[in-house]
Amino acid sequence: MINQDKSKCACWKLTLDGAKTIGMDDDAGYVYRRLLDPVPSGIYECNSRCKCKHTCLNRVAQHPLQLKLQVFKTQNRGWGIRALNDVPKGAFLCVYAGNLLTDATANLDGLNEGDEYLAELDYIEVVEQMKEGYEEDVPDKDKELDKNANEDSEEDESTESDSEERREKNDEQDDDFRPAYDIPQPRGPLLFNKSLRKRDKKNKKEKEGSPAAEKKKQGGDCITISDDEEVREPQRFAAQAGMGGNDFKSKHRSVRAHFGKDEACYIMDAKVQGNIGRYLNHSCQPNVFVQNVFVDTHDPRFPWVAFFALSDIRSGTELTWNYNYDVGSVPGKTLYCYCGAPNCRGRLL
Ligand SMILES: C[S@@+](CC[C@H](N)C(=O)[O-])C[C@H]1O[C@@H](n2cnc3c(N)ncnc32)[C@H](O)[C@@H]1O
Repeated sequence: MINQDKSKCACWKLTLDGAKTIGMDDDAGYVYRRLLDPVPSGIYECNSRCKCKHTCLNRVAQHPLQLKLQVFKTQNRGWGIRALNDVPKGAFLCVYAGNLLTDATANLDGLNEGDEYLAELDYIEVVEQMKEGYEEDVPDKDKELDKNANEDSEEDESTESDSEERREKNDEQDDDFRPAYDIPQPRGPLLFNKSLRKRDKKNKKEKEGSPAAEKKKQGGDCITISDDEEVREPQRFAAQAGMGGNDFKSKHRSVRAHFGKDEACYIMDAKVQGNIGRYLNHSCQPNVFVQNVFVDTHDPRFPWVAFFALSDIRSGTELTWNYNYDVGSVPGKTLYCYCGAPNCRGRLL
């Protein structure tokens, strides 16, 4: 019999501990290789450094394609993917593979080569937003208790936090828009902001003259298009739970800052090199969700982007996920949605 005592596996424990920090139940994660609900804090799989065998139940997204999927030509959305067998809810479908780009390269490549296949690895921002939102749900009374309990230790750390604050102020802020996609909320008391913020002109005007804006004008990270002098961002979908990707700014110092002052999200680009995952189309009523999975590294900047069935899917049905782009967010770009769902928003962008 296969042992599924999750508490005895260090990797599995990472998944459970992470899920706990965002208020999820302790049954989060794989159940006999199926993922019934997304785990925004990430899934940590066993890997070659573990003592377990390749048959371990905590190895799912690292295995090659198990289901029969077919790439087919849709009527009006280019190529798409459909399942050739019935797919049970929670089944692993495939990962999203491509070339790993830095934010700056992705912006340039997106504008020059097309931006339909960019997936943002914004795991850090998503988790930080969830944690911040989660703590905001705590009643003031509880916060007061926490504050009192922490006062002593805070005194000791005051010098450290002062200098962190200074570092934070010095850190150049990247407020670029990042579309994301929507996934169902996990169970538990998680309330996080799922709406996406638009890139509004007012906001941008205020930032004019900032070091970041100057750098962009000089051809640093982005290209300015001539018609409206807007910095045009390529469209891209974020690789984590839908809440506007790294548009989010934490009140606290981000973990990303530990990796360097200018460190921004890495982007997976499947335009030139990729796998079947690149053909998954958008639907306003999707049957697939995305999950960040850590396989070969626990570095939070480099999760694998994996797709799982959101519901039982009949053989022959197209597999789709919700890109959840923010309509109107990319100046000068309109993309109509042809998903055909009863609740279709009509536009992707
Ligand atoms: C990641 S690609 C998906 C695969 C693409 N259909 C192909 O042929 O390569 C994303 C692009 O597919 C098209 N697309 C996906 N879902 C769509 C939808 N619901 N309505 C219209 N176009 C869609 C859009 O052109 C979008 O930029």
